[in-house]
Amino acid sequence: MSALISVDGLVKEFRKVKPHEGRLGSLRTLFTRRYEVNRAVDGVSFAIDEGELVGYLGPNGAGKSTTIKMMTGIVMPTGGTVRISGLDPWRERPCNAAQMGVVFGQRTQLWWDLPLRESFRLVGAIYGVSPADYRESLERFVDLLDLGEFIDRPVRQLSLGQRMRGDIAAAMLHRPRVVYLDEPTIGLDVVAKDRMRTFVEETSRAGETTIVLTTHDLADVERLCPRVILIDHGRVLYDGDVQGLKATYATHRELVVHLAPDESTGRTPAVRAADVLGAEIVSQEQGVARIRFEASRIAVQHLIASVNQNYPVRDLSIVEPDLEGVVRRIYSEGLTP
Ligand SMILES: Nc1ncnc2c1ncn2[C@@H]1O[C@H](COP(=O)(O)OP(=O)(O)OP(=O)(O)O)[C@@H](O)[C@H]1O
Repeated sequence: MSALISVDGLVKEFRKVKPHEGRLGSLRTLFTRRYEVNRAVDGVSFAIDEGELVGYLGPNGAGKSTTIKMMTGIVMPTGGTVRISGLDPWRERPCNAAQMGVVFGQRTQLWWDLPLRESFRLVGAIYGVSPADYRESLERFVDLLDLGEFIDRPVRQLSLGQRMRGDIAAAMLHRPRVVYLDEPTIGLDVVAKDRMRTFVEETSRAGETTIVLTTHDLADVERLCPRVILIDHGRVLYDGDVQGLKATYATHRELVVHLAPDESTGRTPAVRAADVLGAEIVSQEQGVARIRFEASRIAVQHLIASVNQNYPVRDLSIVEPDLEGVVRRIYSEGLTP
């Protein structure tokens, strides 16, 4: 079976005017233009099967939105190919648009002055949704996203969380095969985020919709995405599951030791570097020592034995790095596989 989405060696270059320097620089820029090229997407390849839910991640400016824009047909690639269900999104834009839905968390696609219900009606008409399908979809979304309370209010009067729910329903009214969610939980409170995640989860579970999710909120990813594609500087750094991401990039663990006070002095002893087999003591505060070690280099049972032998230990635990920490390291240290 061929993939529903296939992206192969995709490149997007933006040209921007390079200003001349010096006192008369802006005047010279007006007459003699020099350009510099920014490769926002630099040879990205991946394939996504029907029904998958994939997190497309990367730091600011990594090229995520540009890739999504090429998949939706808004932006023409400079090189490489994109096929969505066999269609070239740029050349076959109307057909591609009919099979996709997009939500940009930062801006609404609804009609600001119209009640939400009227926006839905317009979307239904634009996509030629049959009255029966329209009624069924609307009923489902009102129920799943709890839209009933505000569906007759103008969009401009809705809270961000309500508007986002409206936006996602509008993007899916015509039952698209592929949905692109660009930061769908940005700015939402915890309750609204949870509702949005539950909706995405349930939509994906039904298996009929392929979802590409761009987010900076790694709690979205932990909860929703069996697979992540991580990019930076327009290139794919990692494509696989979250566990694999942690295993590839986060080979360290932390041994957290709660120490008991010394019986005679009442003071809590400090762990010495000599007793941790070359591991790094990250911090020691209020009787808790955090010791970071490479799991491949130091056997955890030896480290625990050494600490137990030399100190009055009250409690021990091993902390695995969370996704937030892993991704922060990848971005800040520029790690590559
Ligand atoms: N229309 C454009 N013209 C010129 N440069 C652009 C344009 N759109 C994006 N870029 C540049 O391309 C690079 C990638 O931008 P893009 O918006 O794809 O990143 P992103 O990963 O979505 O970032 P963010 O997480 O901040 O939304 C950036 O350097 C950006 O400045």
